[in-house]
Amino acid sequence: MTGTGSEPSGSEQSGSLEVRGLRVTFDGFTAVDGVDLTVGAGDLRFLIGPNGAGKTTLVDAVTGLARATGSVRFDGRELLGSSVQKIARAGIGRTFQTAAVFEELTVLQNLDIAAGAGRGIATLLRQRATVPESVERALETTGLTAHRDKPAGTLAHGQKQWLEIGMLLVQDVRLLLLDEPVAGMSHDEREATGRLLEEVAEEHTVVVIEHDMDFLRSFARSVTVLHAGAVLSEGTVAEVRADPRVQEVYLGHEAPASPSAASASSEGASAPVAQEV
Ligand SMILES: Nc1ncnc2c1ncn2[C@@H]1O[C@H](COP(=O)(O)OP(=O)(O)OP(=O)(O)O)[C@@H](O)[C@H]1O
Repeated sequence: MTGTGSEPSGSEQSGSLEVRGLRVTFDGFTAVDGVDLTVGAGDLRFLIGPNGAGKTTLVDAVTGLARATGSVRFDGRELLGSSVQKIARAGIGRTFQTAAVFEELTVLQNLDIAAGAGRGIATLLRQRATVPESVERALETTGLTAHRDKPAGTLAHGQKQWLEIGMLLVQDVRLLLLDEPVAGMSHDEREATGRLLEEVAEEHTVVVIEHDMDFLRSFARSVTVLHAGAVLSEGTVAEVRADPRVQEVYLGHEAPASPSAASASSEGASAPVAQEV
């Protein structure tokens, strides 16, 4: 280790994202309007905002799915304009709102395929005598070891999301962008997912698009609020909650500063966020 002394202890952590002046337009409509966003290595950042704020489009632009102008630097390297594949190879992985796993294949095969860049499909599907170390670790981290031989299609909803996260881990991504990972999950699944993300963030940078405010309050290390394609507020959970502009956007009026605790539990995680931040 040749650290400068200002780095976190342990191995050098990479995975920092620096977005500057990012703009995405669709037929004249500006969905992302000059976003600056810095996510430091090892952060567990929540990206929130009302429906249509531009959260998914921002992630689409970072991952090469949406055409954008501005700058997206990952560990100092400019990625804007690169192909989806090149951005993935650079170490940025994402999930979508609906889990994308191979339902007929086992958990192990799904992870093996994700880990197996460069191997042919026939080799991938052949039973292998040994399981790669990265796959073993991903099984353990995601709590899926006991389910490794089950078809992914038979997993519970939460387990499928964890498998998807595992599939990113075995690809050696350093930045995970997760789009509403706890939508539709039970309370226990949300808690387990939060703990999983905390563990993943020990060695990776994690950005979570989320509508579930209980989940955010429990697990966010930092928060960025998007509104109408622009960054409205940023900081710790407490700082963002205390920001009158955030209250205004979420509640439509100046809200009292005191957190008069939410009545509702967070059933219906993807419901519009007309709840206290
Ligand atoms: N392919 C597209 N063509 C045209 N408009 C689009 C396209 N994708 C997104 N938009 C528009 O861009 C705006 C931002 O959408 P986006 O999905 O990024 O918002 P979001 O913050 O992720 O919302 P939600 O929380 O509902 O998922 C919306 O007004 C949406 O209708």
